[in-house]
Amino acid sequence: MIKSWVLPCKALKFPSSNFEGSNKFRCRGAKMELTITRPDDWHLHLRDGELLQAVVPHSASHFGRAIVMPNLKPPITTTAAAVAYRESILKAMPAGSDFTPLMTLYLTDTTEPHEIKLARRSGVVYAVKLYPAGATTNSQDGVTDLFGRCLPVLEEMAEQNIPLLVHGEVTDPDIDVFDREGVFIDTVLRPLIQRLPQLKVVMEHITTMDAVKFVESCEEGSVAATVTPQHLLLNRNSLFQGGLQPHNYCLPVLKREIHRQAIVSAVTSGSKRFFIGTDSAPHERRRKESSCGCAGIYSAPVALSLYAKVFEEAGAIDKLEAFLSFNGPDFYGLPRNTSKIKLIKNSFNVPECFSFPFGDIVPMFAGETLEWQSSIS
Ligand SMILES: NC(=O)N[C@@H](CC(=O)O)C(=O)O
Ligand SMILES: [Zn+2]
Ligand SMILES: [Zn+2]
Repeated sequence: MIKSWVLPCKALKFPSSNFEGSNKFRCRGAKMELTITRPDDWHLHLRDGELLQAVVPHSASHFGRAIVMPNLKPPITTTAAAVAYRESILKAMPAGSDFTPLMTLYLTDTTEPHEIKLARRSGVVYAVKLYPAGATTNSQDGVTDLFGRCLPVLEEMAEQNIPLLVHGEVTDPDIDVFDREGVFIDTVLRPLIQRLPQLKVVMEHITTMDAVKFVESCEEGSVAATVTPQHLLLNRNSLFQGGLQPHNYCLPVLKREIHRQAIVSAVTSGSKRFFIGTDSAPHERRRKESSCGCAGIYSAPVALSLYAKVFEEAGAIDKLEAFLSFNGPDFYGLPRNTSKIKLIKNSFNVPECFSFPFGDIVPMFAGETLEWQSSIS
């Protein structure tokens, strides 16, 4: 039974459309509740070994599927390695989980077009990831010269309809770290799309208004972008709030507030070109809280709460489901999930850390209070 809105719900900012009668939005006593199609995560780091065992349950309990990034040590550069990695993910999953890992290959200067054929035939590889060499965590085996070395592979990907997922930053040390995404768009992405308009491209974890404008200027269904919770909720001040904050450090690094606002506007506009990709990137606490702390934010346990917060605060909660659950599979040409989850507006405290025998992992917004809890319905 849908009850009429009662006082605590009025405190929420609702979009202008009227949800009376909608089966997605309910008010249960004092609690607001959304029932939405189960989301997927289109950008996830699951790692391997004991870290994999530790983090898989968090993603598997919220998401139907996830694009699993291949930046392991050594990286997943072949279909055979992707198949083996998939097996170890499936083994690490909690009993009864139906979470589906969608595998990716790590593009190198020497990847052969034949590998793309194998990937397509495998039925378990869904994309190829471009890491410019040196751009981010475990990218040292990445591409040094995309146009010089990788065109035959990219042509084969276009032919086989396998998307290229891009960490979109140049690595030239002369380019300011805050400008690396913009320069990448101008010097790599735009020329690439002109050269290979049939290639599907996902610009991963966009951080700037330049990236928003670029994606919006491309053909819908051909170029899209994933968006992380941190680039929707934090700006670069968060790196230095009261001291250096290693748990807010990721790549591409957080940008100015105007960029954050542009990304929020883009995703809450209802555009199909933008979809969830948490970039949940666990690292052991001691590797983050170090004199040379590594990049990556562990968001998987709280990501859905954080996206809900963004959409709610923008008065666009009606656009949340498409962003979380429709735009991604539609872009990849995969069916949308049929099962549902509930998001219940219920305060909870984010744990300070998750402790394992090998060490701690500190989640995004550790120790803070969040409002939306998710449960599989
Ligand atoms: N985002 C990050 O800061 N780190 C990611 C790599 C990446 O996605 O660039 C990681 O693997 O740790
Ligand atoms: Zn990246
Ligand atoms: Zn990533």
